[in-house]
Amino acid sequence: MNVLVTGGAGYIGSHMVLALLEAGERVVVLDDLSTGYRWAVPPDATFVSGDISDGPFVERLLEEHRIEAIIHFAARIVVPDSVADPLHYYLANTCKSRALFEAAVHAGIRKIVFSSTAAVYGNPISNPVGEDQTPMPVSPYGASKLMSEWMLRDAAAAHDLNYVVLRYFNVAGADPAGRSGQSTPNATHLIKVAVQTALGQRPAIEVFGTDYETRDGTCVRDYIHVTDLIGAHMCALRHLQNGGENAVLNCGYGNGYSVLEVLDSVKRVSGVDFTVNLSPRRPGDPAKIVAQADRIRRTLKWRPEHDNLDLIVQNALDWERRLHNRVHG
Ligand SMILES: NC(=O)c1ccc[n+]([C@@H]2O[C@H](COP(=O)([O-])OP(=O)(O)OC[C@H]3O[C@@H](n4cnc5c(N)ncnc54)[C@H](O)[C@@H]3O)[C@@H](O)[C@H]2O)c1
Ligand SMILES: O=c1ccn([C@@H]2O[C@H](COP(=O)(O)OP(=O)(O)O[C@H]3O[C@H](CO)[C@H](O)[C@H](O)[C@H]3O)[C@@H](O)[C@H]2O)c(=O)[nH]1
Repeated sequence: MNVLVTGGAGYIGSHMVLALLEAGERVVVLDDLSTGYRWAVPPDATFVSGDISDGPFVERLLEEHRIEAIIHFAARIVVPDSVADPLHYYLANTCKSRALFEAAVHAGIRKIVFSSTAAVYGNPISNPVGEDQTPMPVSPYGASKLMSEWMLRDAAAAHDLNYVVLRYFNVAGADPAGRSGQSTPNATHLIKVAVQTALGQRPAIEVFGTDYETRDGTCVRDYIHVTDLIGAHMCALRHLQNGGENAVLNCGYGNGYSVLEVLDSVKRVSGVDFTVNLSPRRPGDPAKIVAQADRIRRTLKWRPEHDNLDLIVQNALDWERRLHNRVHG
């Protein structure tokens, strides 16, 4: 198949490109390199620099490369930034996805896999949270993604288009073979920041909020290894290829870890007792969010293989060391 990966130079997208190439698919990456890296795209993929919202340009690209499916990762992803600058997030995620979907419809694309997020649920009424729980995002980031889900649903109802929406929980870790990982130097994700701290690249880590109604007062999340997440995308693509129905599916393991439990894991795996500062809450953070994770197993026959927090941390740590050597020699 000819597959367009938007955001394929980013953290998750670059892992997707590796998996698609391994499976023998032809891959075109469209990325504006706003947070991604050209070097993260392997030479066997075609790289095109550009913005997903440039309609005529994207339509031409889809036609020239005879694209049959789009996996759409390109987005802005930092929850607190979306609280500080919501209109930017609605432009980057909602308006630009609308333009991409329109180009896809014009070019006759019939399969789209869309990166959504657990942030659409906000503070879930109950945990683990199932796909049928009414989404009530508490951050503009979550809202911007939910609106994109709705556009896709409505466009699919009106046109010859099928989709799988994957709602990722907290994606972490790196390719176990060391080919890619989270590379943004000022990333805000907990495991990334914690391994940077363990390696002495940051003086300390802050725990945002210790007064939540959780077992130790810190926020609880469902951390999923990026390799398993990519496995879910491969299953989603096959599902669409085989004429499977439209689906909205959680991507998580169904296990929750608190911030302090994650930091314990990073200390244990790295062997470094780094400094942890207890700080006030960060805006936009739900207290606890854990996936009800059975629907994706049933629908896509997805079988995760890396459901282990210490393994996720180990792979993140290994990648951070490689990245440091790449940059500093
Ligand atoms: N990382 C997580 O924990 C997480 C959780 C849930 C959902 N997601 C979703 O996964 C997707 C990928 O996230 P990531 O962590 O790999 O982020 P990332 O920032 O590493 O990757 C995003 C990529 O998209 C590109 N991009 C952004 N806007 C673009 C545009 N207008 N045109 C072309 N390219 C553009 C960036 O340059 C970058 O390469 C996003 O849609 C995000 O919302 C991520
Ligand atoms: O230095 C840090 C970084 C994070 N945290 C805490 O760790 C938890 C996880 O935070 P992350 O920033 O790693 O992840 P989020 O849960 O905020 O959001 C992530 O997962 C979401 C899905 O749940 C979204 O999709 C989003 O893109 C992605 O960043 C939160 O309680 C946060 O406050 C800290 O205490 N200190």
